[in-house]
Amino acid sequence: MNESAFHYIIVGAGSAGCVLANRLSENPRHKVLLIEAGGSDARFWIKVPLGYAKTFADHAVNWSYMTQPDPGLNGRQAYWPRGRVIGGSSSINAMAYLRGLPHDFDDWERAGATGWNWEIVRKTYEALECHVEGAIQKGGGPLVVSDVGDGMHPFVQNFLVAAREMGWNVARNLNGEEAEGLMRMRSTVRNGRRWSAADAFLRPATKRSNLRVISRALVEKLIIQNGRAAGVQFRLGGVQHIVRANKEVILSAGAINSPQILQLSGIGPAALLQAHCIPVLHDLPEVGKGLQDHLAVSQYYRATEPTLNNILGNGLGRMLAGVRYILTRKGPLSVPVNQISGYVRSSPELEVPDVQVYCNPMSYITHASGAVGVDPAPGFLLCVQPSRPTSRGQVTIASTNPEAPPLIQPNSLSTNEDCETVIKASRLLQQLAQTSAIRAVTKARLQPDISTMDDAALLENFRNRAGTVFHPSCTCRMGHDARDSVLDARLRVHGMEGLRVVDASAFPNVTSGNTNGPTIMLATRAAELILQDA
Ligand SMILES: Cc1cc2nc3c(=O)[nH]c(=O)nc-3n(C[C@H](O)[C@H](O)[C@H](O)COP(=O)(O)OP(=O)(O)OC[C@H]3O[C@@H](n4cnc5c(N)ncnc54)[C@H](O)[C@@H]3O)c2cc1C
Repeated sequence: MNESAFHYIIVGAGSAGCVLANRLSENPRHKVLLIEAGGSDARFWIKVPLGYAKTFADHAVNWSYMTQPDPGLNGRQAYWPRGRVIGGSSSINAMAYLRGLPHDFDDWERAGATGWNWEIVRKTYEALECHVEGAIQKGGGPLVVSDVGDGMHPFVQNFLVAAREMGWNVARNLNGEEAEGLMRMRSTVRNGRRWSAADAFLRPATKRSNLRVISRALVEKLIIQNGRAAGVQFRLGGVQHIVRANKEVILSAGAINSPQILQLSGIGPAALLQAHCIPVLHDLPEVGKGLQDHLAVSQYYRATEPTLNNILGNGLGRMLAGVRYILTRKGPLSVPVNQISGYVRSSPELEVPDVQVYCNPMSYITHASGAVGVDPAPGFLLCVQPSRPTSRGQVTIASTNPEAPPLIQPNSLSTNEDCETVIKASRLLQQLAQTSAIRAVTKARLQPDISTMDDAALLENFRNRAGTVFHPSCTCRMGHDARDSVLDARLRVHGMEGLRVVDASAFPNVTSGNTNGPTIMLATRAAELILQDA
């Protein structure tokens, strides 16, 4: 394959890369190459919505990163799963679908991403989505977002009653007119199966003769000639290959690997590159900086009523659920675990929601290795996640070996504002657990019981126990210029020709909710910009 030429080379077949592969190959004159490090997504546990618990720590489809010790989490290292498979993280994620809130995107524009305000991106979302509510279908886009409420465990009704007691809106769909409250979570599920970016965008395009997909190929670095991305170097089956791009190379390798590939290619902070004896082709200080993520803390409760634990916490129940799923594509395995969620305000004087709440009708333990164990006794969890953290970490190469995981320093809770939001969010959790609806179904509060904790203890509980919600972003963010960012508002790398980054690393700030939808939206708009510039 040495020296073959394409118009566009896309690195990474994840949420963003699948969209680009589809949109850029619509024109049969464009020769498009998509290169993915992982293999096929034709796996049972990828297709089954609740199979998320199995792929969570499956190294066959997962980069399974560990962060550096994080001072804000009392020195803990965290397990960060990322999809290494066709579909990327959209093939292993929890399928919760939220667009984000209007101010998230207005803030993108304020940060320098001109043309990404809510009014503009809302139209992209509307064209992208197809909402399925039972027999009703709204919208004709390829991204199926289903109301899976009918398949949820009846226990979730308690969460909605508790929400009303808290004075929170119970919304039908937070991806429409309503922007606040809890709802039965909408999910990227279609007919009881995961609907990944590969399903929505890549699969329909693979029959095109002008699109080539190469999987199990690790991109090692970009080929840069005279300030232009001329191609990429990748390794497939132990053999190194070089492919050339006449128009553009687009990095869609995700928020951890896109900055890693730039740095390995000599584009990044000069001091870092020099420390690894990499020739500095372009000193771009912000590559890898600006990392944002969502952190959440879960509190667990034993229940007085049956929950999903009664089914999935024992071998017989799991077997019956499996048989039911195989025969009907229904039942507990067909619905993602985050069943009730939404946006709320930690104090009434705030203009916008600042906390995402999750209520799951099941309790489980996630071990440090990422393995998930379901409790045998009925239980549930209540969880809060500050929506718009201000702390920023970084991703830096650890060595010149492209196989070596980069160093991830989340730098969590490094601002006073974030610590204050954690305390206010934890107070909400205390109040939610005290509602009569939740007390009525609580047999016991599992340790640590936060019900009587003061502010300091709540913050300490968060530092000791909070975990990632798997939304790393912003490591190659859009902005004004090379002093504050990596990309311009058309996602072009500052100071380079023929090179863009299109994935969650391009977010100027993390959005308030789950990040798969915003990434797919971003890639859809990016494809328009790339084609305009062609
Ligand atoms: C466990 C988990 C649960 C999540 N739950 C949700 C949820 O419920 N709802 C939600 O909205 N979001 C969720 N997310 C987040 C969401 O899935 C991501 O934000 C989104 O998929 C990011 O898309 P991306 O295109 O930036 O990166 P990815 O989808 O991660 O794609 C990057 C791709 O690039 C490939 N790649 C990387 N390096 C190289 C290389 N050197 N050479 C070749 N290929 C390479 C990777 O293998 C991968 O396929 C979750 C994520 C995880 C991991």
